[in-house]
Amino acid sequence: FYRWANPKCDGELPPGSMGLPIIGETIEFFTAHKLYDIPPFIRKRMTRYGDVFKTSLVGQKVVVSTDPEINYNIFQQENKSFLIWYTESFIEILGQESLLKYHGKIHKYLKNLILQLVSPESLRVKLLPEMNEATRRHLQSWAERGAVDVKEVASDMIFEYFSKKLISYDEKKNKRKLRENYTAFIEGLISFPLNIPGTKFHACIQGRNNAIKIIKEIYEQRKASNKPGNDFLDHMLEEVAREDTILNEAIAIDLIFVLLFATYETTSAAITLLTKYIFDHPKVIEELTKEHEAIIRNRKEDNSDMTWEEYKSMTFTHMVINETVRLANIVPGIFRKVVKDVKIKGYTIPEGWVMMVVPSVLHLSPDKYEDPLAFNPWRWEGQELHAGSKTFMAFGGGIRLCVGADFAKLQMAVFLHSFVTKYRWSVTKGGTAIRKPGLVFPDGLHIQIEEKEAVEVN
Ligand code: HEM
Repeated sequence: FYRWANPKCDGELPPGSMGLPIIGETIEFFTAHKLYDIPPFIRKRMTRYGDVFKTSLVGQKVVVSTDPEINYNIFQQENKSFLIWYTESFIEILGQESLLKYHGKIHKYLKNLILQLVSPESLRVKLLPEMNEATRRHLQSWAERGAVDVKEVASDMIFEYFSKKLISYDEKKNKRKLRENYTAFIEGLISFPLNIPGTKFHACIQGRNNAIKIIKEIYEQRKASNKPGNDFLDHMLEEVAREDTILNEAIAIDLIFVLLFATYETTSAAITLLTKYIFDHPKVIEELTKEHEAIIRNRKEDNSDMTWEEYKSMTFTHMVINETVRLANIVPGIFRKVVKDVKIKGYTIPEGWVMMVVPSVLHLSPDKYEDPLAFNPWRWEGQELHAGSKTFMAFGGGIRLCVGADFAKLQMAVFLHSFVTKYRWSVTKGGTAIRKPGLVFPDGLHIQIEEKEAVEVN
């Protein structure tokens, strides 16, 4: 017990407690808490020990940093003093060949592959028209139903659209249901890693295995048929077939699996919170409507879709998006492994330890954001809206910066464009968000929605 509580270190470790042997402080870390606050686990230790403290989570020795300078340096030192790291259980469920496991050359290569799908140029030329169409169609169907749970229908919309882009998957035509396996997978993704039947973690692993089976089947069928699907999978197959490639079948399948998850779960959570925040702030809806109606008025053709230039011009919309992801803190923690002893604030963090960056601490800091818990898009006025910084890291930082950030922001803007100009809607129920520490909406976010024209005609 003494050795557990006092780990070896060639210098002085930060203050903090290692908790119980093996379990460490894991149970307290996984305790559910409210969305709009710094996690109590972190707050309590910040008060007791300061900006940097040690702990132990899921069997791993961890140092938590809540200091913007240190966090920034951790991201800048990627592949030097630090390497991306996630728990064994997280890697087990995301895939042994997932992008998160790779560093250096292979990481760069995989990131470039993804960028062929979601780079600003691809978004502008290929994805925007399709995103416009899918979003319009889905919003229309929400209005036809009259009442919907935004978390559920936004997830459906993005899943349907992006699984088609990736592997031409169509939930309606396919007998094996990819979506339900993803749902089981996501529910247990950030849960206590106990792999026995009945636990969320166990269901999560099964969800992953089933989803991988379906993706693999589609991969094999396409490979055998030689018929292009005009999707990302075509591109994967071409790459795997090349002689000088790093890509193999297992990496390609894990990449598709992770991309689908990373896209639909994060972006649908962002759209759900965005809806809630603007509903709670009618002045924001008013300002958004003004911005989007002005765009429509300036068009030569009445029914044309949102263009890339219009998207770039929506200053207030971008302020709303930044404010949403600042408060949402969709990714609760970012982990890096220490690859050689590092000195931080006079402390030594030994090789093999893990550093955890907690973005919510920065995003909810009154030193940087006045009245930090308030949803106030105007606070972004005159500020850089399109990049991360030491105090804004909703999409991470450094070379591991989220490769899908532009996709998520574009999807949120496309959604807002129709949502505020074409529909009347109001929240009727739900909207509570909890962290476990992954973000969940136990009662969803229910809205009543109808088309504006329909109201006028009636
Ligand atoms: C609001 C939506 C999103 C948020 C808040 C978000 C957040 C993040 C964060 C914080 C990271 C950094 C993780 C780390 O450094 O360990 C990250 C990485 C990543 N994100 Fe996102 N993300 C979002 C949407 C997306 C979308 C739409 C995609 C799909 C195209 C995506 C794909 C990825 C990938 C592949 C990585 C790993 C990048 C790497 O390791 O180089 N994300 N995301």
